[in-house]
Amino acid sequence: MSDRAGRDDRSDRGDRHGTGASAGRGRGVDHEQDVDEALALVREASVSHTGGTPHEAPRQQQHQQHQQHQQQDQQHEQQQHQQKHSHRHRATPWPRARAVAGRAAEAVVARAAKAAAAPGARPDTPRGTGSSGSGAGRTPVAVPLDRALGLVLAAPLTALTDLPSFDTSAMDGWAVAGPGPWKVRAEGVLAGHSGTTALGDGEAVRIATGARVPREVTAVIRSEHGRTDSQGRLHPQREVMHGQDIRPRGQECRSGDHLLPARTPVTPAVLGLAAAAGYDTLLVVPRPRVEVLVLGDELLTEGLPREGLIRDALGPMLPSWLRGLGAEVIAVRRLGDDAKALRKAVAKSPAELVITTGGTASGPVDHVHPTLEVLGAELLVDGVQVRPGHPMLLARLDERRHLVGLPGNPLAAVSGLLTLAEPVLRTLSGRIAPEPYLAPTRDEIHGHPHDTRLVPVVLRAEPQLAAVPLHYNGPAMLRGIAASDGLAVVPPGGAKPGQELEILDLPWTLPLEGLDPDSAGSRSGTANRTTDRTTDRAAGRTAKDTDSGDSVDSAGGCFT
Ligand SMILES: Nc1nc2c(c(=O)[nH]1)N[C@H]1C(S)=C(S)[C@@H](COP(=O)(O)OP(=O)(O)OC[C@H]3O[C@@H](n4cnc5c(N)ncnc54)[C@H](O)[C@@H]3O)O[C@H]1N2
Ligand code: MOO
Repeated sequence: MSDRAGRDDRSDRGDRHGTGASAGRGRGVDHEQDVDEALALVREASVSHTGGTPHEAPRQQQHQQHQQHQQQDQQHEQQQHQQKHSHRHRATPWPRARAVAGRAAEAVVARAAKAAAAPGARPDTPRGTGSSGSGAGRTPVAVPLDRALGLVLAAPLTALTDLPSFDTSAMDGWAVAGPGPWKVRAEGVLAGHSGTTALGDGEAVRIATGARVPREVTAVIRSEHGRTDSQGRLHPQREVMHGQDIRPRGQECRSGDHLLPARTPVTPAVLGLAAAAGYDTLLVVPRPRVEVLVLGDELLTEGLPREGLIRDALGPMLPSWLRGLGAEVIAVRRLGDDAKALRKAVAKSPAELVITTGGTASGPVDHVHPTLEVLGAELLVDGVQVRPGHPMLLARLDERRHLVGLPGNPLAAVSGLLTLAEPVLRTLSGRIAPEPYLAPTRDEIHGHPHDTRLVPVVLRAEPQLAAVPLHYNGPAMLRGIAASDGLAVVPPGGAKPGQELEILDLPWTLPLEGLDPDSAGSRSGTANRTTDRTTDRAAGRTAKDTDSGDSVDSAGGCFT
């Protein structure tokens, strides 16, 4: 929308580099990089490349990365000071932009909690009516177990029963009382049956795994460890320990025990535990409602690109991604480049987060900024020091609603999604920020002189854990990210081989929570290019092998 012809020129140049030259060898002036960036790459190209040997110990590198980001932050403070006087627009450093987005949502949550606690507070109105009561849509809701996956517990999960709720046989065999041999009763005890009368000393009864153990039973003997004689008496074939193979009532928990804290994400395992502990519904934080407004007259929804028109890549991509980030997507609307339609849609949107795509720059049909101005929205973040995606923005529409403006270039939109939308959605949906995890980059990654870069990587476990940067990482390209495991956060100035970088997870590398069936296709699309993924979250490490050793073409991209 902004200055399309100019950008087309840049893209053409970028494409030649992206498909041909390797940025890793210093040739690749990446797509749509500005003059500073291009000059930095040229400068870096003259620095020798040691290839594969870590330049510094990882600790130092983490420290270095932290320092680089801190410097970026300090510069921003100075710039803001200058800005007050010069009125020059300055973008927000990447780490700060994420923090601002999280805090904006925290304010909504805090206000909603205060409103809900106020005397005479009205309960929230049902979802989808376009307005909410005093809880501003953030009041916990009870949902049936089969609708809770991917949501977050709004209250601690407390056992509603002892587990097991009765003494249970852990094995198929015989329940016996006292020392053997034992006289075996005619009837057996199966799982699900209420049990049988107490055994007397010297008695045994056949019992199935999971069946309730009769009173006075002292042990269970596995079927392979006992033998019955011709008179129907049971003889042990191993020493019998008191209580063996009996799961005593309350072994796992007692009724009222605290099983999980509030804010735990509801995973399949949590659903299983909740069901076992007696729950039919769970009290969860409702998904924040999100409306996606796709802007651009040039977008087609089907068929091949033609006559200057292109396929809309964001309409199909964003809903399942947003759902993976915790959102309920109430609508995806295509508005073209119609300023009036945009204004009306934003003003009337019932969503807590409105996401626009495209139109963030300053071209003749880039309507996002003027619309926000007309609506009196407060710009909290207006541009971020990150590549791609620097024109992204975050605005406060009113005390309950925010807008994230994603740039139209598809990878720039992903960058905006993970930089601004993710912290907002995480906070509104009650999730706790995951511990950042780090992986050393296998290759040198060229940096922007002032901005953070987000670069698609695949994670390799062998010969040692490494993030391998992918080609096709230009702002208009999805080819790299579609084959990737995560986005490496490259601090200003770039990263040397072996340098530890923060890795941002992508939805297909997270637990399946929140992904709707429609998104399963994209997961399998990734899965068929990869095999054996090993994850050790405790160690903060994720690793993945590709199915073809070093041949990266099969992963849909080449490494820089
Ligand atoms: N004079 C300047 N021009 C531009 C600047 C700048 O700083 N000064 N920044 C460039 C950068 S960086 C980006 S990113 C884009 C952001 O532009 P917009 O957010 O206004 O996006 P559009 O102009 O609408 O689109 C950009 C590009 O992306 C294509 N697009 C848009 N929507 C979609 C979609 N749903 N699916 C696929 N592709 C989409 C669109 O056709 C354009 O090619 O601005 C630069 N310009
Ligand atoms: O093209 Mo721009 O760098 O934000 O993605």
